[in-house]
Amino acid sequence: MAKSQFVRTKPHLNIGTMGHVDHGKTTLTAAITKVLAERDPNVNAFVAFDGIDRAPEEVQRGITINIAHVEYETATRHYAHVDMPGHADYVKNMITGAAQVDAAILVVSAQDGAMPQTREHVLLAQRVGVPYLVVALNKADAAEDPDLLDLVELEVRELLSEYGFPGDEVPVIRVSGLRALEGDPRWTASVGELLDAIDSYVPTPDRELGEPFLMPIENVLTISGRGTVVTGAVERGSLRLGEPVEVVGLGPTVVSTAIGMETFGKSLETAEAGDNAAILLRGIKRDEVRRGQVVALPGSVTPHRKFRATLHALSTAEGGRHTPFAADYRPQFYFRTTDVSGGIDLLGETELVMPGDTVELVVELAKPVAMNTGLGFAVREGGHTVAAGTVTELLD
Ligand SMILES: Nc1nc2c(ncn2[C@@H]2O[C@H](COP(=O)(O)OP(=O)(O)OP(=O)(O)O)[C@@H](O)[C@H]2O)c(=O)[nH]1
Ligand SMILES: [Mg+2]
Repeated sequence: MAKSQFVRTKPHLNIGTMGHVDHGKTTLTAAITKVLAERDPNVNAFVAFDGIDRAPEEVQRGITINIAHVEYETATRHYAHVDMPGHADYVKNMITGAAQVDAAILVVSAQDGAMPQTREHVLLAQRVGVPYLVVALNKADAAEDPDLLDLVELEVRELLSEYGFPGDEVPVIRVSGLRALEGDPRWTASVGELLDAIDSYVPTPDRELGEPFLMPIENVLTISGRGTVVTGAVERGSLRLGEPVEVVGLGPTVVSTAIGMETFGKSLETAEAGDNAAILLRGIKRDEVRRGQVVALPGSVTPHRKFRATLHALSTAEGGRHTPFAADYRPQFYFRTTDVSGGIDLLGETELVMPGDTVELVVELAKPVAMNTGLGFAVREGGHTVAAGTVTELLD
């Protein structure tokens, strides 16, 4: 990998755009890259609307990773920004951790106000633990009436408070992604203001660098002549080039060594929590590893089929089921980058779990998944998230 070295000069944050369909997420993402490319053309490149990839699963050239991400720098930070394409993908990405973000830009059209998916995304952000939200009140160019803008802002702040975010404190910035993209100075400044708000409101995350290394595998690629590369976002710890790793989950644990690492096309000496990394594994065949496994410090995590969990069944209003479920329930369980079917054992006197209930139960999966206690998961059926849980005890 004769590439330039990635130089860690600024703290790295992962952020993403979320919000109701057509409220302007992709336009705003493009506008951000434009505004920053104008601020500092030496470090930032403009990525046009069409260049913001809509198919994260698409196999990429070389080992350049995570094509769904756009990379940019402000004066103080390096950001990887993921623009969620459609609603279905958004939900899937949120749950699978492909969008494990340090903060999200909630895009709300000033014309339409908060819509059903705005609410659902805020709820999901709360459930998967997105720590900070910043609101882009977009299409402000098209909302003539200032009273209407105030009203929409109030409504969004209330929505945020409803889901445990500090609605009174969250920056709400009136922007126009479209006009900024067209070069209108007033709206270019508005996108600048949004970026400044993100820089100052979202603290630099306290990475779990002291924890044992773990990276969920999102993609597996073959580099001819070199070997097998796995890509993903490092969840915790750090890994130096040449260190041993285990690939855990879904099948037998495989032992290997990281003999090459990259981030955004530059080579890495040390991959650390928060990085989007590609790791070349020594002596591993393409079919020995797969999405849904994790790359981890040897001995730090084990695969389990059976565990005890606390589970919150979403209420109907939260987008959950309309009916209760019983012990014969067999949904899909989503962990990091994989989903596995499984069954449940209800504990104690519980016979039915109603939408809105929080219960203790035992889950038995069809395949073993790499897990530690505290790991979060989602339960989905028919394309809908119906519950969210946390592993509390490892059984088998
Ligand atoms: N007037 C105005 N229109 C905008 C603005 N931003 C986006 N639009 C328009 O809104 C429509 C949707 O914009 P997108 O950026 O594709 O929205 P999105 O949220 O990415 O949509 P999905 O990915 O499909 O959910 C397009 O026709 C844009 O041109 C804005 O600031 N002002
Ligand atoms: Mg879009």
